[in-house]
Parts: sequence; structure tokens; C-alpha cells
Amino acid sequence: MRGSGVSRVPFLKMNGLGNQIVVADMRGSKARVTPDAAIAINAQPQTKFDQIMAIHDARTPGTDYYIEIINSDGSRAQACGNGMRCVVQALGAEEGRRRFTFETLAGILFGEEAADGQITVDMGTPKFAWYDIPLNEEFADTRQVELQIGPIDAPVLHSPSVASMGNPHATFWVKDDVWSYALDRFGPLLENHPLFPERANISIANVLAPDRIILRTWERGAGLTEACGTAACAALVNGARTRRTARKATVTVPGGDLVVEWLDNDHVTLTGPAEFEWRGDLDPATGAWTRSEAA
Ligand SMILES: N[C@@H](CCC[C@H](N)C(=O)O)C(=O)O
Repeated sequence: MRGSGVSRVPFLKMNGLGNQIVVADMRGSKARVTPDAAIAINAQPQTKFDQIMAIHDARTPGTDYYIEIINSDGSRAQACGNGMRCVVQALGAEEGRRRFTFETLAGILFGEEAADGQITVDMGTPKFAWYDIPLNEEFADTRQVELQIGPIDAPVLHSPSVASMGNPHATFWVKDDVWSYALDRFGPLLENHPLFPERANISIANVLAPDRIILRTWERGAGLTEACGTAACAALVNGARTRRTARKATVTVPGGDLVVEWLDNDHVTLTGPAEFEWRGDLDPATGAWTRSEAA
């Protein structure tokens, strides 16, 4: 997959539990995927994606690669759990090893593929201070913040727990079916709510048992997705600190099951699968792409 320094770079179309991922190999290239290219790639049905994971040469000693994360609206994201699993699988297949250390905007992360194909990514430590998420208003306790949607006296969704997993998340707790909420309608309003100066990923969570959460997410910069790994991590840490869940749970998202654990060292791990679909090459400046003949 290694890039050759010419203007087109190889890419893999992959998914992490249905989270649509393009892994672009920018190694050896000085180029970056432009916002216009991302929007153009996403505009075509075959390459509609949630995130591009751009693999760059390492910038920091002790890390294998620098990973840049680009949402389908062209914006940059600090973290992407499902995309990191795709990167681990892609590089593992190429390099014949199982463990990698990456640098992202969220910090240094580790990823490892087990013999059964399940991939675990250490997503770092969560942050809960209002200015770290960030929020536009000071809250001493971010386990429950004042935010609601729907009629003032009968809100449809209200009082989310908020957290940063490197990127901003709001977890709205519900006691009934997460599918009964019009997340496609409320998601964009909440993502862009003035409380979130950098916008936010918006999730609806139903805790079925201390070790089982059902979750749907409206992703910042990407919209409704089949899976959002960092949202699953945020739901688990928010669940544990509000005593709704244990520190380890299966988080069921539309695309399937993720296992999230909040370790004693404060790091959060995310475990799940990744799937290769097909490969091609693309121009990171314009988004023009070609599918390779060979699978
Ligand atoms: N799909 C992701 C999250 C991607 C980034 C997010 N949309 C943001 O802008 O913060 C995941 O699996 O974590």
C-alpha cells in the first residue's frame, strides 16, 4: 500500500462495524487530503464514507505513523476508534505484525490485532472538565449538563453527560428504544448547539444492564453512522461515572457489538472488527479516484 510520492496515493475502502472508512496511504507524500477532495470523494455513492484515515510518516520518535482523520464534510477530527481499527488491520496485513503505535491529534494511541481478528485500540484517557470537552459555558459537573431538545416543559432529549475522548461527545440517556428518537432531525441541531464551540458527536444511549448499552450516534461532520467507536467509549465512561454501568460493557451500535473497557490506569480500550472491501488510488487534492482491478 506504500505511497510512491506521486500525486495519486493508494487507498483501501474498509469499514469498522459499518462505519465507512477510507484508509489513504500518504506515506512518502508531502500532500494532504484537502476538504474539497474529501467532499468530492463522499459525493460518489461507491466511495461514500464517514472518515478518511490518512496514514502519514511518523512525526514523533517512538511512534510508527501519524494518522490524520478527515470527516466526510471535510473537517478534521481528533479521534476515530473504528477508523483506527481499520488502520491496524491494513498495516498489519502489509507489514506482517500485529501491534502499532500511532500519533493523532488526540495523542499517542496503540492498536493491536488478536489472533481471532478482533482489534483493540487504546483510545487514551477521557476528559470531563467543561473546558476540555469543550463547552461554551462553565459546568462544575459534566455528568449532567443543562441541554434539552423538544418542548420546554416536555423535552424529548435532555440532561446529557458530556465527555472528551479526544473529540467532543454528548450522551443522552433514555429508558426506551433508541430507535424511537428522530436522531436524523435532532442530531444536526444538537451537533451545532451553541453549548459546543467545536460542535459535538451526539449519542442516544439505553443501558439494558451494567454491562450492556444500546447506542445510536449522530457524528459531528458525518451524520448518522452505523457505528462510532469514540461515542461507544464516551457512553461507557459516562455510564460508569453516573453509576449506570460497570467499567466494562458491550456497546451495541447499529452495525454490531463493540467491547469498551475503562481500565484502572484511566485508559479506555475499544475492541471490535475491521473489514477490507476494495482498493484503488486517489488524488488527495481533487478527490478523483480509480478502483484497482485486483481485489
Ligand atoms: N467514527 C468515529 C468518530 C469520528 C470523528 C467524529 N465524527 C468527530 O468529528 O469527532 C469513531 O469511530 O470514533
